[in-house]
Amino acid sequence: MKEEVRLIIAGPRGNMGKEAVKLVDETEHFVLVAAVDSKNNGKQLRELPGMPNIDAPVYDDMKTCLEEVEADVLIDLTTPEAGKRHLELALDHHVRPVVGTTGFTDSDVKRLREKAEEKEIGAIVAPNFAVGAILMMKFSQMAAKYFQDVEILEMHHDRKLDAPSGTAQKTASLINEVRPFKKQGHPEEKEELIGARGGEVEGIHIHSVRLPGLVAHQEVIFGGTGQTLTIRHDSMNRQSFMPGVKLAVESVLQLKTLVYGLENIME
Ligand SMILES: NC(=O)C1=CN([C@@H]2O[C@H](COP(=O)(O)OP(=O)(O)OC[C@H]3O[C@@H](n4cnc5c(N)ncnc54)[C@H](OP(=O)(O)O)[C@@H]3O)[C@@H](O)[C@H]2O)C=CC1
Ligand SMILES: O=C(O)C1=N[C@H](C(=O)O)C[C@H](O)C1
Repeated sequence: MKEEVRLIIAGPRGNMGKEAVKLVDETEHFVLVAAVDSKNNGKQLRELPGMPNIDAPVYDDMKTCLEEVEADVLIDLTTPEAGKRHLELALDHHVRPVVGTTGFTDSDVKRLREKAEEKEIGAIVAPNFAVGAILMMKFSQMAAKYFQDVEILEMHHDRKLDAPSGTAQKTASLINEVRPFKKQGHPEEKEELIGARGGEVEGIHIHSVRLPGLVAHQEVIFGGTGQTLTIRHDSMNRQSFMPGVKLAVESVLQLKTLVYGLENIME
Protein backbone atom coordinates (compact mmCIF):
# COMPACT_ATOMS: atom_id res chain seq x y z
CA MET A 1 0.00 0.00 0.00
CA LYS A 2 1.28 3.49 -0.86
CA GLU A 3 1.93 6.00 1.90
CA GLU A 4 -0.83 8.57 2.49
CA VAL A 5 -0.23 12.03 0.97
CA ARG A 6 -1.99 14.99 2.63
CA LEU A 7 -2.84 17.69 0.10
CA ILE A 8 -3.97 21.29 -0.08
CA ILE A 9 -5.50 22.52 -3.34
CA ALA A 10 -5.44 26.23 -4.20
CA GLY A 11 -8.04 27.30 -6.75
CA PRO A 12 -10.55 24.42 -6.27
CA ARG A 13 -13.41 26.15 -8.13
CA GLY A 14 -11.34 26.78 -11.28
CA ASN A 15 -11.31 24.67 -14.45
CA MET A 16 -8.17 22.85 -13.37
CA GLY A 17 -8.86 22.99 -9.63
CA LYS A 18 -12.16 21.11 -10.03
CA GLU A 19 -10.40 18.27 -11.86
CA ALA A 20 -7.63 18.21 -9.24
CA VAL A 21 -10.23 17.89 -6.45
CA LYS A 22 -11.74 14.95 -8.34
CA LEU A 23 -8.30 13.38 -8.81
CA VAL A 24 -7.52 13.62 -5.09
CA ASP A 25 -10.97 12.31 -4.18
CA GLU A 26 -10.55 9.31 -6.50
CA THR A 27 -6.95 8.44 -5.51
CA GLU A 28 -6.85 6.06 -2.58
CA HIS A 29 -3.67 7.32 -0.91
CA PHE A 30 -4.37 11.06 -1.48
CA VAL A 31 -6.21 12.96 1.27
CA LEU A 32 -7.48 16.51 0.78
CA VAL A 33 -6.85 18.31 4.06
CA ALA A 34 -7.74 21.89 3.02
CA ALA A 35 -8.48 24.16 0.07
CA VAL A 36 -7.45 27.75 -0.56
CA ASP A 37 -10.03 29.73 -2.49
CA SER A 38 -10.30 33.48 -3.04
CA LYS A 39 -13.90 33.14 -1.76
CA ASN A 40 -15.75 30.85 0.71
CA ASN A 41 -13.48 31.33 3.73
CA GLY A 42 -14.62 29.24 6.71
CA LYS A 43 -16.79 26.83 4.73
CA GLN A 44 -16.21 23.12 4.18
CA LEU A 45 -15.32 22.08 0.63
CA ARG A 46 -18.47 19.91 0.34
CA GLU A 47 -20.59 23.09 0.77
CA LEU A 48 -19.27 24.57 -2.51
CA PRO A 49 -21.42 23.90 -5.61
CA GLY A 50 -20.36 20.82 -7.57
CA MET A 51 -17.78 19.64 -5.03
CA PRO A 52 -17.56 16.03 -3.79
CA ASN A 53 -18.57 15.21 -0.23
CA ILE A 54 -15.18 16.08 1.34
CA ASP A 55 -14.82 17.57 4.79
CA ALA A 56 -11.90 19.92 4.24
CA PRO A 57 -11.78 23.50 5.53
CA VAL A 58 -11.64 26.34 2.99
CA TYR A 59 -9.30 29.29 3.62
CA ASP A 60 -9.06 32.51 1.64
CA ASP A 61 -5.49 33.06 2.82
CA MET A 62 -2.62 30.66 2.08
CA LYS A 63 -0.49 31.71 5.06
CA THR A 64 -3.26 31.01 7.60
CA CYS A 65 -4.00 27.69 5.91
CA LEU A 66 -0.36 26.59 6.07
CA GLU A 67 -0.12 27.66 9.73
CA GLU A 68 -3.24 25.74 10.75
CA VAL A 69 -3.14 22.60 8.60
CA GLU A 70 -0.58 19.76 8.47
CA ALA A 71 0.06 18.95 4.80
CA ASP A 72 2.67 17.26 2.62
CA VAL A 73 1.93 18.82 -0.79
CA LEU A 74 0.26 21.96 -2.15
CA ILE A 75 -1.27 21.81 -5.63
CA ASP A 76 -1.57 25.36 -6.98
CA LEU A 77 -3.86 26.13 -9.93
CA THR A 78 -4.65 29.81 -9.52
CA THR A 79 -3.22 32.91 -11.20
CA PRO A 80 0.36 33.89 -12.05
CA GLU A 81 0.55 36.38 -9.17
CA ALA A 82 -1.05 34.11 -6.54
CA GLY A 83 0.88 31.04 -7.74
CA LYS A 84 4.29 32.61 -7.08
CA ARG A 85 3.25 33.84 -3.64
CA HIS A 86 1.75 30.46 -2.73
CA LEU A 87 4.84 28.56 -3.85
CA GLU A 88 7.07 30.71 -1.68
CA LEU A 89 4.79 30.40 1.37
CA ALA A 90 4.59 26.63 0.94
CA LEU A 91 8.41 26.38 0.97
CA ASP A 92 8.49 28.53 4.12
CA HIS A 93 6.12 26.05 5.81
CA HIS A 94 7.90 22.90 4.56
CA VAL A 95 5.02 21.92 2.29
CA ARG A 96 6.09 20.72 -1.17
CA PRO A 97 4.52 22.77 -3.99
CA VAL A 98 3.26 21.25 -7.26
CA VAL A 99 2.44 24.29 -9.36
CA GLY A 100 0.57 24.14 -12.65
CA THR A 101 -0.11 27.85 -12.63
CA THR A 102 1.71 29.57 -15.49
CA GLY A 103 3.42 32.97 -15.72
CA PHE A 104 6.76 32.06 -14.08
CA THR A 105 9.82 33.74 -15.62
CA ASP A 106 13.28 32.14 -15.74
CA SER A 107 14.38 34.44 -12.93
CA ASP A 108 11.36 33.41 -10.77
CA VAL A 109 12.32 29.77 -11.31
CA LYS A 110 15.98 30.44 -10.45
CA ARG A 111 15.13 32.33 -7.26
CA LEU A 112 12.58 29.75 -6.09
CA ARG A 113 14.93 26.85 -6.89
CA GLU A 114 17.59 28.44 -4.67
CA LYS A 115 15.04 28.69 -1.88
CA ALA A 116 13.89 25.06 -2.29
CA GLU A 117 17.51 23.88 -2.18
CA GLU A 118 18.27 26.00 0.86
CA LYS A 119 15.27 24.43 2.66
CA GLU A 120 16.06 20.99 1.14
CA ILE A 121 12.52 20.36 -0.02
CA GLY A 122 11.08 19.43 -3.38
CA ALA A 123 8.99 21.63 -5.65
CA ILE A 124 7.64 21.13 -9.17
CA VAL A 125 6.57 23.88 -11.55
CA ALA A 126 5.05 22.35 -14.69
CA PRO A 127 3.74 24.67 -17.43
CA ASN A 128 1.94 21.66 -18.90
CA PHE A 129 0.93 18.39 -17.20
CA ALA A 130 -0.32 16.63 -20.37
CA VAL A 131 2.00 13.80 -21.44
CA GLY A 132 1.25 14.50 -25.11
CA ALA A 133 2.27 18.14 -24.69
CA ILE A 134 5.57 17.08 -23.12
CA LEU A 135 6.22 14.81 -26.11
CA MET A 136 5.31 17.66 -28.48
CA MET A 137 7.98 19.79 -26.77
CA LYS A 138 10.58 17.00 -26.80
CA PHE A 139 9.89 16.17 -30.48
CA SER A 140 10.19 19.89 -31.28
CA GLN A 141 13.56 20.00 -29.55
CA MET A 142 14.68 16.99 -31.64
CA ALA A 143 13.43 18.60 -34.87
CA ALA A 144 15.19 21.90 -34.08
CA LYS A 145 18.57 20.20 -34.61
CA TYR A 146 17.64 19.81 -38.27
CA PHE A 147 15.39 22.84 -38.85
CA GLN A 148 16.57 26.23 -37.58
CA ASP A 149 13.47 28.13 -38.71
CA VAL A 150 10.50 27.68 -36.42
CA GLU A 151 7.41 29.55 -35.23
CA ILE A 152 4.98 28.59 -32.46
CA LEU A 153 1.20 28.98 -32.68
CA GLU A 154 -0.60 28.46 -29.36
CA MET A 155 -4.41 28.47 -29.16
CA HIS A 156 -6.41 28.63 -25.94
CA HIS A 157 -9.87 29.35 -24.50
CA ASP A 158 -10.69 33.04 -24.04
CA ARG A 159 -10.69 32.91 -20.20
CA LYS A 160 -6.90 32.54 -20.15
CA LEU A 161 -5.12 35.40 -18.36
CA ASP A 162 -1.56 35.02 -19.63
CA ALA A 163 -0.15 35.26 -23.16
CA PRO A 164 1.88 33.64 -24.47
CA SER A 165 1.11 30.35 -22.73
CA GLY A 166 3.62 28.80 -20.34
CA THR A 167 3.86 25.85 -22.72
CA ALA A 168 4.82 28.05 -25.68
CA GLN A 169 7.54 29.75 -23.64
CA LYS A 170 8.87 26.43 -22.37
CA THR A 171 8.86 25.05 -25.94
CA ALA A 172 10.87 28.05 -27.13
CA SER A 173 13.42 27.64 -24.36
CA LEU A 174 13.80 23.88 -25.02
CA ILE A 175 14.34 24.61 -28.73
CA ASN A 176 16.83 27.35 -27.90
CA GLU A 177 18.90 24.85 -25.89
CA VAL A 178 19.84 23.17 -29.19
CA ARG A 179 19.32 25.87 -31.82
CA PRO A 180 21.90 28.59 -32.47
CA PHE A 181 20.30 32.04 -32.42
CA LYS A 182 18.80 32.97 -35.75
CA LYS A 183 16.93 36.12 -36.78
CA GLN A 184 14.15 34.71 -38.92
CA GLY A 185 12.20 36.21 -41.79
CA HIS A 186 13.38 38.85 -44.25
CA PRO A 187 16.23 40.99 -42.85
CA GLU A 188 14.28 44.10 -43.85
CA GLU A 189 10.91 42.80 -42.62
CA LYS A 190 8.70 45.61 -41.26
CA GLU A 191 5.68 45.11 -39.01
CA GLU A 192 3.01 47.31 -40.60
CA LEU A 193 0.57 46.31 -37.85
CA ILE A 194 2.08 46.09 -34.35
CA GLY A 195 1.95 42.47 -33.15
CA ALA A 196 1.48 40.99 -36.62
CA ARG A 197 4.63 38.87 -36.20
CA GLY A 198 3.67 37.85 -32.66
CA GLY A 199 5.97 37.97 -29.61
CA GLU A 200 9.60 36.87 -29.74
CA VAL A 201 11.63 34.65 -27.38
CA GLU A 202 15.30 34.71 -28.44
CA GLY A 203 14.38 34.88 -32.12
CA ILE A 204 11.43 32.45 -32.00
CA HIS A 205 8.09 34.04 -32.86
CA ILE A 206 5.08 33.01 -30.75
CA HIS A 207 1.50 33.71 -31.88
CA SER A 208 -1.36 33.50 -29.36
CA VAL A 209 -4.97 32.82 -30.36
CA ARG A 210 -7.81 33.14 -27.79
CA LEU A 211 -11.28 31.85 -28.74
CA PRO A 212 -14.29 30.33 -26.98
CA GLY A 213 -14.56 26.64 -27.90
CA LEU A 214 -10.82 26.04 -27.62
CA VAL A 215 -9.19 24.31 -24.62
CA ALA A 216 -5.38 24.12 -25.08
CA HIS A 217 -3.66 23.55 -28.43
CA GLN A 218 -0.23 24.21 -29.90
CA GLU A 219 1.49 23.87 -33.25
CA VAL A 220 5.25 24.09 -33.64
CA ILE A 221 5.89 24.78 -37.32
CA PHE A 222 9.36 24.20 -38.78
CA GLY A 223 10.34 25.38 -42.27
CA GLY A 224 13.16 24.22 -44.55
CA THR A 225 13.88 24.30 -48.25
CA GLY A 226 10.81 22.95 -50.01
CA GLN A 227 9.27 21.47 -46.85
CA THR A 228 7.57 22.21 -43.54
CA LEU A 229 7.11 20.04 -40.47
CA THR A 230 4.24 20.68 -38.05
CA ILE A 231 4.16 19.11 -34.57
CA ARG A 232 0.76 19.60 -32.94
CA HIS A 233 -0.80 18.76 -29.60
CA ASP A 234 -4.43 19.19 -28.50
CA SER A 235 -5.89 18.97 -25.01
CA MET A 236 -9.63 18.40 -25.50
CA ASN A 237 -10.42 18.68 -21.79
CA ARG A 238 -8.73 19.24 -18.42
CA GLN A 239 -8.73 15.52 -17.57
CA SER A 240 -5.80 15.32 -19.99
CA PHE A 241 -3.64 17.06 -17.37
CA MET A 242 -4.50 14.87 -14.37
CA PRO A 243 -2.14 11.87 -14.83
CA GLY A 244 0.68 14.44 -14.90
CA VAL A 245 -0.58 16.11 -11.71
CA LYS A 246 -0.66 12.69 -9.98
CA LEU A 247 2.87 11.89 -11.16
CA ALA A 248 4.11 15.29 -9.94
CA VAL A 249 2.55 14.83 -6.48
CA GLU A 250 4.16 11.42 -6.10
CA SER A 251 7.54 12.61 -7.42
CA VAL A 252 7.83 15.84 -5.45
CA LEU A 253 8.07 13.85 -2.21
CA GLN A 254 11.43 12.42 -3.37
CA LEU A 255 12.99 15.76 -4.45
CA LYS A 256 15.20 18.28 -2.67
CA THR A 257 15.18 20.93 -5.39
CA LEU A 258 12.75 22.70 -7.70
CA VAL A 259 12.12 20.90 -10.98
CA TYR A 260 10.80 23.02 -13.87
CA GLY A 261 8.90 20.91 -16.40
CA LEU A 262 7.30 17.48 -16.20
CA GLU A 263 9.80 16.13 -18.78
CA ASN A 264 12.39 16.10 -16.00
CA ILE A 265 10.46 13.54 -13.91
CA MET A 266 8.96 11.38 -16.67
CA GLU A 267 10.65 7.99 -17.08
N1 LIG B 1 0.18 23.12 -16.03
C1 LIG B 1 -0.88 22.76 -16.72
O1 LIG B 1 -0.94 21.65 -17.30
C2 LIG B 1 -2.03 23.68 -16.82
C3 LIG B 1 -1.93 24.90 -16.28
N2 LIG B 1 -2.97 25.77 -16.32
C4 LIG B 1 -2.78 27.02 -15.60
O2 LIG B 1 -3.42 26.88 -14.34
C5 LIG B 1 -3.93 28.12 -13.91
C6 LIG B 1 -5.42 27.99 -13.63
O3 LIG B 1 -6.09 27.72 -14.85
P1 LIG B 1 -7.69 27.53 -14.88
O4 LIG B 1 -8.09 26.49 -13.92
O5 LIG B 1 -8.06 27.39 -16.30
O6 LIG B 1 -8.14 28.98 -14.36
P2 LIG B 1 -9.51 29.39 -13.67
O7 LIG B 1 -9.62 30.88 -13.82
O8 LIG B 1 -10.62 28.53 -14.14
O9 LIG B 1 -9.26 29.05 -12.12
C7 LIG B 1 -8.43 29.77 -11.26
C8 LIG B 1 -9.04 29.68 -9.87
O10 LIG B 1 -8.13 30.24 -8.93
C9 LIG B 1 -8.85 31.06 -8.02
N3 LIG B 1 -7.96 32.04 -7.43
C10 LIG B 1 -7.46 33.18 -7.97
N4 LIG B 1 -6.66 33.81 -7.09
C11 LIG B 1 -6.64 33.02 -5.98
C12 LIG B 1 -6.00 33.13 -4.70
N5 LIG B 1 -5.21 34.17 -4.40
N6 LIG B 1 -6.22 32.15 -3.80
C13 LIG B 1 -7.00 31.11 -4.08
N7 LIG B 1 -7.67 30.96 -5.26
C14 LIG B 1 -7.47 31.90 -6.20
C15 LIG B 1 -9.92 31.70 -8.90
O11 LIG B 1 -10.98 32.19 -8.11
P3 LIG B 1 -11.81 33.51 -8.64
O12 LIG B 1 -12.46 33.08 -9.90
O13 LIG B 1 -12.74 33.81 -7.52
O14 LIG B 1 -10.78 34.58 -8.86
C16 LIG B 1 -10.34 30.49 -9.74
O15 LIG B 1 -11.32 29.71 -9.07
C17 LIG B 1 -3.56 29.12 -15.03
O16 LIG B 1 -2.36 29.76 -14.68
C18 LIG B 1 -3.35 28.23 -16.24
O17 LIG B 1 -2.48 28.81 -17.18
C19 LIG B 1 -4.13 25.43 -16.92
C20 LIG B 1 -4.28 24.23 -17.53
C21 LIG B 1 -3.24 23.25 -17.55
O1 LIG C 1 -4.60 28.19 -19.24
C1 LIG C 1 -4.68 27.06 -19.77
O2 LIG C 1 -5.76 26.55 -20.08
C2 LIG C 1 -3.44 26.30 -19.98
N1 LIG C 1 -2.33 26.78 -19.52
C3 LIG C 1 -1.05 26.18 -19.60
C4 LIG C 1 -0.12 27.07 -20.40
O3 LIG C 1 -0.15 28.30 -20.25
O4 LIG C 1 0.70 26.54 -21.15
C5 LIG C 1 -1.10 24.74 -20.04
C6 LIG C 1 -2.13 24.44 -21.07
O5 LIG C 1 -1.73 25.00 -22.27
C7 LIG C 1 -3.50 24.97 -20.64
